Amino acid sequence: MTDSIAQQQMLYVRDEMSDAEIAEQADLYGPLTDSVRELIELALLTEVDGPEVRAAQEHLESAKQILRTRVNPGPYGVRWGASGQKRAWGNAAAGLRNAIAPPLVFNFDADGRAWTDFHLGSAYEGPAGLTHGGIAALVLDQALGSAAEAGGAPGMTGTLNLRYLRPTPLGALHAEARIDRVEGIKTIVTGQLSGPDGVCVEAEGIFILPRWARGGDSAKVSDPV
Ligand SMILES: CCCCCCCCCC(=O)SCCNC(=O)CCNC(=O)[C@H](O)C(C)(C)COP(=O)(O)OP(=O)(O)OC[C@H]1O[C@@H](n2cnc3c(N)ncnc32)[C@H](O)[C@@H]1OP(=O)(O)O
Repeated sequence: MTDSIAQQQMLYVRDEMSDAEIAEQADLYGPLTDSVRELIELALLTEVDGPEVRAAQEHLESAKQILRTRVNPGPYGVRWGASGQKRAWGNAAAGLRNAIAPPLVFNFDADGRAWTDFHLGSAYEGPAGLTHGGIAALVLDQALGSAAEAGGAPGMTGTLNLRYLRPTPLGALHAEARIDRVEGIKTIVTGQLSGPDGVCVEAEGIFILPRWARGGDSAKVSDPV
């Protein structure tokens, strides 16, 4: 095993937190993430004058000072509590503690389907007034990967094909994905991202259980993502 894979595997941690403790943490940090996400949008769109901007920035400096008094060196990794509840809270597409992530909350079923209804604000703009194509790809990668995981056939994205059918607006959107078939360690998943006028982006992905997660290796983990 290479050093980088070993280091990566150390970020899969079972920390024995109870479901109640996890809920408490979600209640504490979730609103912080939401505030920071809202702050990103306000920093982008505010039109207040210089003194107000500078005053707001001073407040932010104070907030940062408080938060930095105790900091995990990062990255966050993937953690499981005592009951097996998973927290991929650093995930850039859907992490509860990651304000860069669009506000995605997924629903799943055990047949390998995942879906989410969400709202994208101005911070996710690409072409004027429209969702950035890379953000559409991010959302679909996560939706397809989540479907593979929900169906019990998780993997890392090996291939992701996207077809941009029409511009994706900002605002209310829907993403969904389902397992098409499982071929050994490969899970083929399809999905789509839709706006009010219909499907904007279609996706097909191949999710692969990587070599390090499938061997007889003692460091084997059941879920690589
Ligand atoms: C709540 C959380 C839910 C989770 C959502 C997660 C969504 C987000 C997912 C990600 O962002 S993952 C990060 C992006 N992906 C990567 O960084 C993957 C980088 N690539 C790798 O790690 C490896 O190349 C990979 C795991 C994809 C494959 O390596 P392996 O060493 O396991 O593959 P191997 O060479 O043993 O080949 C196994 C099979 O896969 C096939 N294969 C390998 N690479 C492939 C590829 N890239 N695309 C399609 N098929 C591929 C290969 O042909 C072969 O097919 P056959 O068994 O039929 O012969």
